[in-house]
Amino acid sequence: MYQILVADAIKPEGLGPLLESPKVHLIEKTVVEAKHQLHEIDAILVRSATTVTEELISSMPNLKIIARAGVGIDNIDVPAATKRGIVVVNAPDGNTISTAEHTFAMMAALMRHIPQARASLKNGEWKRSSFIGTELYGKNLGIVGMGRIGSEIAKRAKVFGMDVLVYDPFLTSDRAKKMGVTSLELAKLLTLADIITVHTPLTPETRNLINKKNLLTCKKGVYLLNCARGGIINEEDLYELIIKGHIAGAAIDVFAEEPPLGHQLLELDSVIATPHLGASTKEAQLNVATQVAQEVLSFLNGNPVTSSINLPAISKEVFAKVQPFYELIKQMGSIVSQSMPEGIHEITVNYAGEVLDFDTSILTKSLLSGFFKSRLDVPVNEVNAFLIAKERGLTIGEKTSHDTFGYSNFITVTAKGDNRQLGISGTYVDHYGSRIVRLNDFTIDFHPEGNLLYVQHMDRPGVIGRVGKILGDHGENIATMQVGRKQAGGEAIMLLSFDNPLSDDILRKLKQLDDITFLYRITLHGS
Ligand SMILES: NC(=O)C1=CN([C@@H]2O[C@H](COP(=O)(O)OP(=O)(O)OC[C@H]3O[C@@H](n4cnc5c(N)ncnc54)[C@H](O)[C@@H]3O)[C@@H](O)[C@H]2O)C=CC1
Ligand SMILES: O=C(O)CCC(=O)C(=O)O
Repeated sequence: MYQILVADAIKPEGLGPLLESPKVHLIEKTVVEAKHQLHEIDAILVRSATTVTEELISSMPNLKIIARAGVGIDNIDVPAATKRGIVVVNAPDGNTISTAEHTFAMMAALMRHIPQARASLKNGEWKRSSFIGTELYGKNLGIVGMGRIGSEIAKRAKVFGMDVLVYDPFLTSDRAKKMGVTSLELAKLLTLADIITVHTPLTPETRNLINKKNLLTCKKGVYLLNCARGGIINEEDLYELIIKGHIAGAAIDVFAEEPPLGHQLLELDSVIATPHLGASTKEAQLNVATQVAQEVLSFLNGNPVTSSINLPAISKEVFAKVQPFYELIKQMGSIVSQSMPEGIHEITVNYAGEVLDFDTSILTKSLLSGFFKSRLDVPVNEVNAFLIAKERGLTIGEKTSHDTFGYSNFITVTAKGDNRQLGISGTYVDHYGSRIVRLNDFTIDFHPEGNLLYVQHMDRPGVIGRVGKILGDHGENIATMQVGRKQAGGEAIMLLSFDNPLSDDILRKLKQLDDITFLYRITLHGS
């Protein structure tokens, strides 16, 4: 039973997929309330109230997936999660419309002083001339960050007759053209805009992106909006320039520190604010809760996730097609690791045939997870595979070729160790399964599963019999056996499989036999 901690207020109606699963137990508590259960948590679901720090992650040794019911992942230590092999998912588009509409509502309210007028009216006043507004029509709206939310705002602004100027270093000119917006450098946008709204993530690059220095280049009387993340616009600089009359007003939904108790911006009449409400609609909350619930369940059921921050996105359909190769190469990684019990500094994978229809980096990561499994205590998966390889000084190479040796697909892994080199080739055959077809240049054919013994020896009369005798004397029943050689009297191999792993004692006795070059016990768990 998977233990899932729902640490923030996530719409219960959206958690249906999890509530209906017999494999899942939901714990609806804050991290503090659940402090004695953290060691058993498999998945954690958060909004923005919980900060998932490295310390919190390390207090959950079973944690497999962190789900953010929203877009921004600045409250999650993604590098710490990645290092531990923990998948991080979010709900990237569930609250786009809500946040775009909220931003637009804030812009209209800001320009027409709606909150201030409402407060005055409530005080029994009727001061119509104090609340003269400014039309949106014909104004230059500067959008910084033209992703999902920025794009939805642009659409709405155009309908209102605004001219839309955008700054986004990752926006292509084609897309800008299609959207009917003018793409500019930030410096230029700031000098031309009447209203500026930011919609980037909060990153080291975007923190203080809008600051005193560049705000002073804006038109006098400019309006600012931040419904993305506190800190993208420097709050102190904003305050100072409003006080000085350079900025006419601001609409703020998000603060560098939340809640912003006693914040100086909240004292200003020309600042309107909401308590991080961008995504707070019934629709958005249902969307994001459903999206993350489905993602978490899919992941725990061994299926791919579609909106991971630290995993390549892969659809269910593609995953179903790639899965046989994924399992094959994981077993190949495990064989390499177990049959070369020494320092390995380089692994190269050569992909050939129909396997090239897929993103082979996913397969290389699967290879590494199989390789590291018998070497490391930490779980190694597609999330942290390359990171761990780099940390351990293991160089990974990927090659492709057309040579499939008569198979429809062919994968060869070559590992270079401190003392020797190993080559292994495998293929997936429809209706037949995974096959290892070459090992150290010996042609062979076996299904990579179970308890195996790999013996490399000289091709001399009696070797096979002597090996069989020791096994028989110890009551070991050989389930399958394969032999191969390159030339008569030269090097040869035996690959045997057993119902149970062989004991250390048997291995020791086998190693002492004449003509045995080396042998390794390989245990491959079924996938
Ligand atoms: N107030 C609220 O409740 C909500 C706030 N948000 C915030 O809004 C942000 C944007 O959300 P989406 O549009 O869904 O994300 P998105 O990923 O679709 O768009 C972000 C855009 O910012 C651009 N960008 C990145 N670095 C930039 C830089 N240095 N300068 C200019 N542009 C840059 C990217 O190219 C991308 O187009 C989220 O990261 C989140 O922090 C999101 C949802 C709700
Ligand atoms: O959970 C929330 O309401 C915050 C939404 C948000 O800021 C986001 O999705 O990035």
